[in-house]
This record gives sequence, C-alpha cells and structure tokens, in this order.
Amino acid sequence: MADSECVREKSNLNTNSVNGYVKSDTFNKIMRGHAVQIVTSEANHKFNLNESALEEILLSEEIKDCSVAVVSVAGAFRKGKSFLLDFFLRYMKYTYESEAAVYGSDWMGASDTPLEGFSWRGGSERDTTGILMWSEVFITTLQNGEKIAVILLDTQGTFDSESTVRDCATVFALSTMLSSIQIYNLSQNIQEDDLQHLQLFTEYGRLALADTGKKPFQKLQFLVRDWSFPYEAEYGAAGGEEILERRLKISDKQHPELQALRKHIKACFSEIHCFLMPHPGLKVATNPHFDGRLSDIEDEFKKHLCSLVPMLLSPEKLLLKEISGQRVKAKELVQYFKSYINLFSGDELPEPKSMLVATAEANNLSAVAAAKEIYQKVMESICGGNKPYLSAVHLESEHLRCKDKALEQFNCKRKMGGEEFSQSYKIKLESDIEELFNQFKSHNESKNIFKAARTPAVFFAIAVFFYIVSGVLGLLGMYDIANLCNMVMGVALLTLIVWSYVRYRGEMREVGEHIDNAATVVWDNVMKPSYQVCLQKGLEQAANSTISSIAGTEPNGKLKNS
Ligand SMILES: Nc1nc2c(ncn2[C@@H]2O[C@H](COP(=O)(O)OP(=O)(O)OP(=O)(O)O)[C@@H](O)[C@H]2O)c(=O)[nH]1
Repeated sequence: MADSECVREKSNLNTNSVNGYVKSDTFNKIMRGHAVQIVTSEANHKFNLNESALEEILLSEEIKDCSVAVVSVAGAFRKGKSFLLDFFLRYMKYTYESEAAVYGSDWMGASDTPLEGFSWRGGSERDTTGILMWSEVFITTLQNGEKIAVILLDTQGTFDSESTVRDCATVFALSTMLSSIQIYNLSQNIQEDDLQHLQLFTEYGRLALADTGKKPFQKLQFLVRDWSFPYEAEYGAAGGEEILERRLKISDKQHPELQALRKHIKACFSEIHCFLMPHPGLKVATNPHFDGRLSDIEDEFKKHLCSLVPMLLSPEKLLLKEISGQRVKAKELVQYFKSYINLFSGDELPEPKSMLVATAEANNLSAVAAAKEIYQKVMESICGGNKPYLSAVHLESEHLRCKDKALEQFNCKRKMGGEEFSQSYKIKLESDIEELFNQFKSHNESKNIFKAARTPAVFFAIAVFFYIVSGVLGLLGMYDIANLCNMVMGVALLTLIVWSYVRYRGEMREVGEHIDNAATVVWDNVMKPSYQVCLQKGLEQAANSTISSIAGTEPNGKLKNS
C-alpha cells in the first residue's frame, strides 16, 4: 500500500484515533498482543531469524506499506529493560484505546494492576534471549497525515554468563541497525566501560553495513537507571544532557584513546540524548513478590517515567526508520532483518573479542613479529642480499641455529593469555620461519653460478652437439638428416638468444621460465644421466688401470710383457 493509500485509509480509522494513535483492524480482533521471538539464540551461539513470525507481523495488509518507527531497548542483563518496555506498551495501548484525550499520567493505569507485556521478573538470572518483537503493531498518524507503524523490540541483555562477546555484539549491533531509536539502558551512571562496549558493538554493526559516508545509525538514547546524584544533575532529560555533555566531551588534554572513543560514538549516531531515572524503590528492586503494580513504585520514578515515555513515543517525537537516507516500510524491514542476520551468521565479519583475549592476541602477535625479525636479521647477515652463495648443508644448519634463537626470544617475551594460548602462536611462528627459510633458500640457489648458467650451457651444448652431428652426416652424404640437425641447432641458438633477451630486459618472464624448465628437463633426463654414466665409466677405467699397474697386467686383463 502506498503512502497516499495509507493516508486515505486514515479516514476509515478515525473513529479509533486518539491522541494520534489509531488501532489497526487486525489488532482490533486481537485485543492483547504478545512478545514474539523474532531472533532466536541457539545453543551453538548462532542466531536464527523466525521469518514466518516476522512476516506475520510486518506483512499484514494494514501496515506492510507504512513507514516504521522501531524502538529498541538494549544494555546489560537484569537492569529493567523489559519492565520499561511494558510501560511503553501501556502508553501505546492506552493512547489508542482511550476514547478521550490523554493527559498526564492517565496512561499509566490503575495503581493495583500488575505490569504485563514483555516478560520481566526479579532474580539474578537472565530472562530475555535473542530479540523479541511485540505482535501488536501500533499505527499512528503524523501531523502531515502520513500513517506510520510503531514497532517495539526487546533484546537479550549483554554480559550474562552464557553469552560470548560475539553474541552480545551481534544482538546489540542488530538491534541498533534495525531500530530508529536505540535506548541504551544503563545502571547508575555512564561509565567509561559502558562507552567502550558501545564503541565495540557499534563498530561491529558499522562494519557489517556498507560505508555510505553518512552516520550509520539514528537516535541513541542513554537511559541511566537508579541515578543517585540528583544534587549534581537533576533527574530527567535536562540532567541527562548535562551528564552526557560531560561524558562525551572531547578535549586536547585527554588521552588520544579517550578522544577516539568519543569521536567514534558521535560519528555513529545522528542524535544522542540522555535521561536520568530515579530509583524505583526497594520493592521494585528486591521484593520477589513485586508484580509491577504502580502502588509499589516510588512517586519520583513514576513522575519521571511519565515524562520519559511520551518524550520518546508521542507521535510528534517518533523517529522514522531510515536506511541510507530512505524511509523504510514495514515490508522492507523484513528484508533488512533477513540480510542483516545473514551478515552476522556468515564468516565475513571479524570476531569481536573480550578485552583480555584481544590484548593477549596483540601481545602474542607482537612477540611473533619480534622473533621473526630476529630470524630474518641474522639470516640476512649470513645469506641475504649481496652475500656469496652458501652450500645447502651450511645454509640448513644456519637456519636451525637462527630458528632456535627466534623461538627462544618468543618464549622469553612476557605474554598475556598463558602457555596454552601462546602455543598456537608458537606454531604460527615456526611456519612463518619455514616460509622465510624457503625464500632465503631460493635466493641462495639463484647465487649458484653453475645453476644460473645451466640454461645457456644446456642450449649451447645442444647447438654444438647437433652442429657436429650435422657435419658428420654431411660427410657421409646424409644431407636430409644433416639439415634436420642444423635446424635443431638453429632452434637451440634461437632459444638461447630469446633467453638472454628475457634475462637482460626482464620482459616476457613466463617465456624465460618455460625455457628454464625445458633446460632443467633436458639436463635431468638426458645430460646428467649421460654425464654420470661417462663419469662412472671413466672412474672404472681409472681404477682398473691403477689395479692392473699394481698387479702387472694390462687394463684388459692380459699379463704385461714380462
Ligand atoms: N534497581 C532497579 N530495578 C529495576 C528497575 N526497573 C526494573 N527493575 C527490576 O529489575 C529486575 C529485572 O527486570 P527486567 O525487566 O526483567 O530486566 P531485563 O533487563 O529485561 O533483564 P534480562 O531480560 O535478563 O536482560 C526486576 O526485578 C525489576 O523489578 C529500575 O529502574 N531499578
């Protein structure tokens, strides 16, 4: 359905319109929605998309052609994300179900109603896994008459004991890439490690997206829960902006690493805000029987919740999802979910690591580089560049000596991660050294003057051989065969000229390589065996004559004239 059709349909839905929000026909039938697991987290640390469930929600006739606003809440586990989302749901439901205009805290409901919606609970163990979407998509009409769909996402908390850094980064990056408003839920303060994790996760997401030269993500809303310093910065948006300003400030006095972190975060989002929430009271935080009823929540918390939620979700504040500057429609969002999840389940992206693993890797890699450098330096001084040719046996023993020295240097260097971790780097070092040795070996071989002269010697010998043979055949009157031999001689000489040209000019190197290979074949299969046979015959002859001269016989076995 085109935008204009969405607008046209507005008139039919006006009876349900309150405070900007309208109820879609589909969802009139299903009065209560439920959380749908859109992205599931598997035991092998892979994430899968529940395509049918996603399509059922986003491809429904009423919303598939509407632009979307996607609101997601992400952050550490057990910090009240789902609890907050349930208040979002109350706001959305109340504003469209109510028959009258909504004021103040009306939307919060009765003081003794348990809080329902996305599953939330007390306790220390994680609750939400993967990414959940609320099945009820709320439709609202903007001031310009455009109808938009509002989608709520709950995400798996980061840093629980069952998730790897990659899992946390994947969920955070996916929800940031797919949402127009990402709420970064933090506890008590905005700490440096919160910013570092944000940097790591957004970088992971940024890497997955094609670089368009624009800021890759839209609005980031820091939400600090249990803020306990209202005397420094007051609760709410104003205090939040003050704290945000302090935390993201870049100054020349800062260490470059801190500056880079802040620049990165600012470069990733087109809008960044912060809101400070007071503590909701001990019943919320510690009572196992707390069911979310408003009467058990501190007034201060409710007061600020009442300004936070409309600030994010009222139709005039909503932000439409855009990708590469284009508004995204609900049906297109399905495609983005599919392609983003494929990106993260493929092998193209590097693996995000914990700080320890990343540091240990860097340590070990630098130890490998230092050890390799030692090997290279010593070998260079023995057989490198302008050093003369070294016999193969000598070169091998020097290689073993330098390799031992390099391995000793690697073992001595202090490295993080422990013995087992560095074992794989030691193996890598050994294979790198073998590779370097092969290069030194072939460089050394090229300095062997006899080997270098093999190709011209072989072709010259062929030319001379066939010259003599053709001469003899000519004397015998076998002119046809003599001419053939002359032709072979000509080809050998021509090859020699081409080879010399290639070597001199450094052009047509493949031709030179083929000529060298041909020379090696002739040498190995014809010349070397014949030369060895001749040599052996000569030696046998010499030995026989020595023996016979000692025994007083002719070399053919007959007795010398006595
Ligand atoms: N201290 C404190 N506790 C809260 C707040 N909001 C909710 N809680 C409590 O925090 C606990 C966890 O709430 P959830 O909403 O399930 O937390 P979550 O972040 O979604 O947890 P996971 O799904 O495991 O990631 C519940 O006992 C809530 O009562 C808050 O602002 N401050």
